[in-house]
Amino acid sequence: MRGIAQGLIKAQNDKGLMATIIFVGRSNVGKSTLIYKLTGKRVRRGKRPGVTRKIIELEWRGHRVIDMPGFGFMAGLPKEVQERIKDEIVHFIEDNADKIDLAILVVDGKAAPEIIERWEKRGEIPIDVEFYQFLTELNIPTIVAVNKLDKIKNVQRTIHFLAEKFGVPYEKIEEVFIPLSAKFGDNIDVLRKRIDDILRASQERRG
Ligand SMILES: Nc1nc2c(ncn2[C@@H]2O[C@H](COP(=O)(O)OP(=O)(O)OP(=O)(O)O)[C@@H](O)[C@H]2O)c(=O)[nH]1
Repeated sequence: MRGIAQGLIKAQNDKGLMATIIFVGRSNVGKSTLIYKLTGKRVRRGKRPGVTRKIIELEWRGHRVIDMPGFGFMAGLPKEVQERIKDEIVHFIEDNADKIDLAILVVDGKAAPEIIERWEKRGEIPIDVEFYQFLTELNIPTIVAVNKLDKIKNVQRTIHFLAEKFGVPYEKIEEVFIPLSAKFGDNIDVLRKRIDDILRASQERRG
């Protein structure tokens, strides 16, 4: 997969595409649904967790959009396969960090706080937290799409909880987190605008 993935990004330059956006997130958080809502293009999606197991890429408004496989628990998948998928994602991002203009980390706003607390109680670093910090350490601009807004009881509290766990300072919360609903379309326009702003800044930096 690593070789194929590198080939994908190399081909970006050959095809004259402007920017690369990656979507990452645990399995079943709604990445594929969000990509569809945003781009109008279908990548595989389904009710069963772990549907997207390989890297899927598409073109959107002259950009390359990459849907990464879901990481974390997937029903029916042995732990070592889950670990391998996670390693592949990490390697892909490390190898291509300088070509990735934007990462959209999708979390399930209803489920994430509970999952994070469970991991912390076990003495482990929650996988979403680990990925957010990994992306920012690589200097990849990252938006956290807090999905399934329709199911979140207290949005403000959820966002502040996530910001604290991810280590995002108070004044940056609005810049980083966007509560939205991929299924019902809420705040997709906000996400689209934020993407435009980040990509514009990134193009200017690259000249
Ligand atoms: N209530 C609600 N459900 C959503 C929302 N977005 C996605 N879903 C549902 O969440 C489930 C998983 O969505 P997918 O788009 O397949 O998730 P994914 O992250 O691509 O999943 P993997 O293929 O496992 O990586 C589906 O049943 C979606 O209909 C949302 O905003 N609200």
